[in-house]
Amino acid sequence: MTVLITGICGMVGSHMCDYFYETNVHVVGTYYKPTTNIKEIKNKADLHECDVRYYLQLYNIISKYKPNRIFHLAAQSYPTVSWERPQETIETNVNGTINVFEAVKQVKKYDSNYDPVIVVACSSAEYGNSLTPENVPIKEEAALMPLHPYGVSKVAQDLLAYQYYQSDGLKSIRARIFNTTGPRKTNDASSDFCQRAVEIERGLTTNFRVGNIETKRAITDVRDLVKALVLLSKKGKHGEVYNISGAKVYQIREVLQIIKDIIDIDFQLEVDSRLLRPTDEPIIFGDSTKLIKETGWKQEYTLKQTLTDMITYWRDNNDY
Ligand SMILES: Nc1nc2c(ncn2[C@@H]2O[C@H](COP(=O)(O)OP(=O)(O)O[C@H]3O[C@H](CO)[C@@H](O)[C@H](O)[C@@H]3O)[C@@H](O)[C@H]2O)c(=O)[nH]1
Repeated sequence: MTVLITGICGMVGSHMCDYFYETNVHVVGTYYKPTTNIKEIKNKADLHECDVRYYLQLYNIISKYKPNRIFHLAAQSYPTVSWERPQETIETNVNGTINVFEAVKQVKKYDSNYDPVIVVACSSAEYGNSLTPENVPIKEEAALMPLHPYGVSKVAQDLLAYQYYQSDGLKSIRARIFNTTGPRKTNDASSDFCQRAVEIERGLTTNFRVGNIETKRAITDVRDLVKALVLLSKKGKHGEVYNISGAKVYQIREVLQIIKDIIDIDFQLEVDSRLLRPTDEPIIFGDSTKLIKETGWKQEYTLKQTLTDMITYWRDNNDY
């Protein structure tokens, strides 16, 4: 069996690569702007530089390897960046998704046996304004009311995957991924906090900068997320949509407290206005009942374990 992971050098892609490598599956991956260690991934997968905005680059890879399963993870994946670069976000995420499906359709034209499962990384950001305290844990049927260009791009990816199943019978599965973190993640609250805690541990500062710590998030470990995506590719119903959310919701302030318990540092809390956002979902928490019922997914990592591993990662990777 061959799997294709687009965006293999991102945080989720790199962990998925590890998972398949350990189970002896042939992995092909595309990368564009790696955020993880490309040298390590090179030893485990056939790597191709590819900008998913260009159809031919994807077509050449899919027609060469004919992967049995495709995990389309490549994206501009930061909501804050999407306010600064909305065009790039929409082009990468929306056209990138169209290009994956069009390339598969084209390969199927000369090889009618080719029929891969295509798991598309969608997002909790699609729910946006629907995420009210009364509506959580939110179900897949809720209205999609995104609050940033990133969320809009994910709604489009989601509906494209639905449409290619309906119109062309392509075996798409839509995974609405909620907050996910772990070693190699950069720029989310958990990762920023672990990185800053290590800076304080090293005596570089005594101030702990934070943004809004009143919001709430259900947080999943990336290694649990990878298992959910793999289970969906095997057991998910084609054309369907599934939430992948942590079962427990944490106030961001609690994340800070857990880190403090792990690393035992003293600091002054400093609210940095540059870290506050124009809009910020007060709570993001999903109902994963459908995923659990249909695939048997179980979360194995506690948040404390995840944060402990992230602190180790930042201790090993901060270049001071
Ligand atoms: N990143 C960050 N967030 C902070 C900080 N301080 C407070 N926060 C607050 O912590 C909450 C969680 O922020 P993130 O962890 O960045 O998650 P997110 O905005 O909910 O976005 C997540 O999901 C996206 C997909 O929907 C991902 O694309 C993104 O990387 C992240 O995982 C938000 O309310 C944010 O304002 C900080 O220093 N850094």
